[in-house]
Amino acid sequence: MDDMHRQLQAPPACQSHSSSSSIFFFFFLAAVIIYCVVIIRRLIKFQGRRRVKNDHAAAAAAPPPPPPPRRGSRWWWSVVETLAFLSANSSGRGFYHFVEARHRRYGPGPCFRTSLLGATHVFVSSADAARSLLGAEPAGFSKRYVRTVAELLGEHSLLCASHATHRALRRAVAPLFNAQATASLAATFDGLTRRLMKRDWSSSTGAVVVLDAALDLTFEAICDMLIGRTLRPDARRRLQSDVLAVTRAMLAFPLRLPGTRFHAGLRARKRIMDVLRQEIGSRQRQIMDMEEEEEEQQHGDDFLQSLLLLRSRRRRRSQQQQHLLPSSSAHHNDDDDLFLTDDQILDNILTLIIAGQVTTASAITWMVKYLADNKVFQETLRSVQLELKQQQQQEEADHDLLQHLNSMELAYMTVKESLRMASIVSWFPRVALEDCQVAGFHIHKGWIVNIDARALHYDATLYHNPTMFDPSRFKGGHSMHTKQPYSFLVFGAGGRTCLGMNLAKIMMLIFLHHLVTTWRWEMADDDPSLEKWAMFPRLRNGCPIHLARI
Ligand code: HEM
Repeated sequence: MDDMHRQLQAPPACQSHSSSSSIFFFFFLAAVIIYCVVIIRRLIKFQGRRRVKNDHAAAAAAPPPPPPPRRGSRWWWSVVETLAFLSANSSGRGFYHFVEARHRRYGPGPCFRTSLLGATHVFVSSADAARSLLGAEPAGFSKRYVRTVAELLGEHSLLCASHATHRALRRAVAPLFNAQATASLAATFDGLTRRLMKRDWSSSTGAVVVLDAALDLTFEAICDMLIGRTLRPDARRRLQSDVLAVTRAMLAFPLRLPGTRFHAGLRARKRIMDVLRQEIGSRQRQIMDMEEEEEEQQHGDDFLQSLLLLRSRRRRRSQQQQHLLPSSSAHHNDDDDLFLTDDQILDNILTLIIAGQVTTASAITWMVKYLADNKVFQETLRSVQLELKQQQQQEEADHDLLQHLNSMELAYMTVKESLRMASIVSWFPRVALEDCQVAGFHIHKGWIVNIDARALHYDATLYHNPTMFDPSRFKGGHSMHTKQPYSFLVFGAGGRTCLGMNLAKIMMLIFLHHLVTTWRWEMADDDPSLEKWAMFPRLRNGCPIHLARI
């Protein structure tokens, strides 16, 4: 014990020597560590620079997508290509005919380059490229819509927003597509479809036009979900015709002259905004008159009410927090993102009507056409659905619509196959923010890269006999697309995946069930021409059918 005590209490001279050497050692060690950190950081930087250099070198070494550079750099080439693009539209074969022709000309590669209205466009049809461009938060690319679309939908629209603002908008809107909203939309759409098929179509003489009926149904159901039934019927009808005018103007030339389609679209947008602004104003006054307890108990019956209630509650809470803890005002809460301003709400209500109505109505129309062209399959589907209908009637007591829809396997396969063949959104445009490589080709900053979903859906290496309407390819979910990700892109993929995809499939399923179990039909006019200037491919004649009751 004494020894230990002696050891700990060393003589003073020796102690000062050892403390100065340990200080020296400490500084030496610190210097070595700092030196190592600096060297490692330099090495990492150097590696990074070399990798970027290599990437750029690789990108620069990679060839640009066909056509040959000589033609691709001539000024007149853009004029020729733009005219060919427009003439495909006027010929009734649709814009995609232009794309398809070039895939054939420059194939078999997955990529070709063209120039439209002065901008370089690359069309790429490879699942790997789709993964790198559409996957979550793709670096180096941003979503790009034509200017007219962005102007008509508004700068806050989810469809057109840049990556930075998109995330917050999506966080605020996505929770509205919950189970309750889905069940409620299904019930509304079911009621409307029954009325159409059992009452309206029964009393009609001659052919009925499927597209017109589908546009009415989808508009009614989606409007109910978004803004409820507070608008008077005449105001609702005006809203529907204004939405149609906006949709028609989306691909028009951006001429603001009275009498042009674009001008009419802009005026229609303004009227829609006025109606919705009034609706927001009156609802906001009602919410302000509510007691806090009453407001807390409310759950919005439609999207607009939910967004306004959410905003009011958050504001109330943040006021209370500020009152209790004044310094917290400087603190940014993540939930702040969930506030949508009036302008953001307005642009996105319009976006949701347009994104949901025309797409779903077009998909329903194509499905009816494919079934009219495939009578044998139509009969098979009919017998399966009639059996399910009988079962449903027997179980009427505990009838659950969504559960019933879940049991319709063959109908669901029909919906998926119709969506594949119709490829309503044929390509997804993204703009390159820097030089890079896509599918082994060099892409310059500013070029627009379009993921060609339609080409993927008709790729014979992904889908056996792709031009044939064959719902059985989706049996048990074991189709090619489940083996090869990013090859079934009917609703897009990644962070921008369609928010309404379940709603769209439910509406298609309900329409299909009631149609096949109530009517047999055949095309009244087989003209395959597509509507000109339509945002999504659809038949010019709207798919007129002759009906025969079962
Ligand atoms: C058959 C019908 C439909 C089809 C084929 C379809 C297709 C698509 C596609 C392909 C995208 C992604 C576009 C891109 O990445 O550039 C998209 C986005 C979107 N869709 Fe749909 N859609 C349909 C129905 C609906 C419905 C019913 C709604 C809502 C009522 C809806 C709301 C949206 C929204 C809000 C976006 C933007 C999502 C975002 O950027 O975060 N869609 N849709």
